Amino acid sequence: MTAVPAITLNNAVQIPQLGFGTFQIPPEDTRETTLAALKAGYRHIDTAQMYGNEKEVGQAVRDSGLDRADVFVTSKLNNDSQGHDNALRAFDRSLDELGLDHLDLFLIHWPLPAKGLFVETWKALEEIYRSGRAKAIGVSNFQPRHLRRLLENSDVVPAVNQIEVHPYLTQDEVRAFGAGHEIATEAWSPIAQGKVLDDPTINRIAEREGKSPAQVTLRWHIQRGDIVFPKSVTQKRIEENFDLFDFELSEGDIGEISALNRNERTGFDPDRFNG
Ligand SMILES: NC(=O)C1=CN([C@@H]2O[C@H](COP(=O)(O)OP(=O)(O)OC[C@H]3O[C@@H](n4cnc5c(N)ncnc54)[C@H](OP(=O)(O)O)[C@@H]3O)[C@@H](O)[C@H]2O)C=CC1
Ligand SMILES: O=C1CO[C@H](CO)[C@@H](O)[C@@H]1O
Repeated sequence: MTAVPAITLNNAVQIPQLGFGTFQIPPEDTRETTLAALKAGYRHIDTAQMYGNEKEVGQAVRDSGLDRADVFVTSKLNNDSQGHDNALRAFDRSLDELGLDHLDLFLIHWPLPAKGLFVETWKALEEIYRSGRAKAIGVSNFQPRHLRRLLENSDVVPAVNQIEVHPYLTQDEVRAFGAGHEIATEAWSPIAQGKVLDDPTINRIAEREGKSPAQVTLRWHIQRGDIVFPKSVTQKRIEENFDLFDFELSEGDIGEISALNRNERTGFDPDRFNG
């Protein structure tokens, strides 16, 4: 089995560049599906309080027989739990649900700019980080203006910013801001929930490489240096999405796929979404 490259975060914690996403996996299927991913070789699982499946993700990690230190687990603070004290309580609930004594990464899920609570919420995440119960902390769906405000008012620089990125939304500005501040970019909905898989350019490259459109798209993310965690409940796709390390795209391919950008979101606009 090919080793997945690791990215070193700004606090020296290592994160596998390829993980497994769990949004929309119903709780009753989550243990089995997450175990299938771990069996296929994934060692990084992305969940959230919002997904309602932390309990089953934790069960899978504990039932996998793997050392806890060998599996990277991320969760995210729910939008209704921003604010210092609420965030501390919600983090404790996550650990209880997961049945784990620490998280590898804990994120503020959305900035919710109109609520004006993300700086205060971040202070709680800093306390959690200092206690060692989250090995790294970060944010999700933050725009540069939100990151600037956070950086000006806090001590710990977020380790990651998890944002929507795929060939139809290449996010050049947010990724460049992250790169300039040692904030790693995590790309959510990396295949745009399937919407990029019929793209003629991606299909042409896939045919030439003898790979699937999903594999070419995920490889594009990997070569751009982002962290990805495709979701699938389908055994064949779980394996396919992990099989990215026996081919390489040329600079020309990367440029052609990046040029497909049309600033098209599948999810909410972080400036307008307020929970
Ligand atoms: N921070 C945030 O705000 C957000 C974070 N996320 C995170 O990112 C993860 C990934 O994003 P997600 O929105 O799930 O979307 P993805 O881009 O990973 O796409 C998932 C969809 O694509 C299908 N699919 C997966 N692999 C293949 C394949 N090889 N060929 C064809 N179809 C495929 C899946 O179908 P099937 O399952 O039926 O096989 C599913 O319908 C989430 O699970 C979550 O962990 C997602 C959204 C927002
Ligand atoms: O993680 C997530 C999954 O998708 C939801 C609906 O689009 C998002 O709000 C959320 O950020």
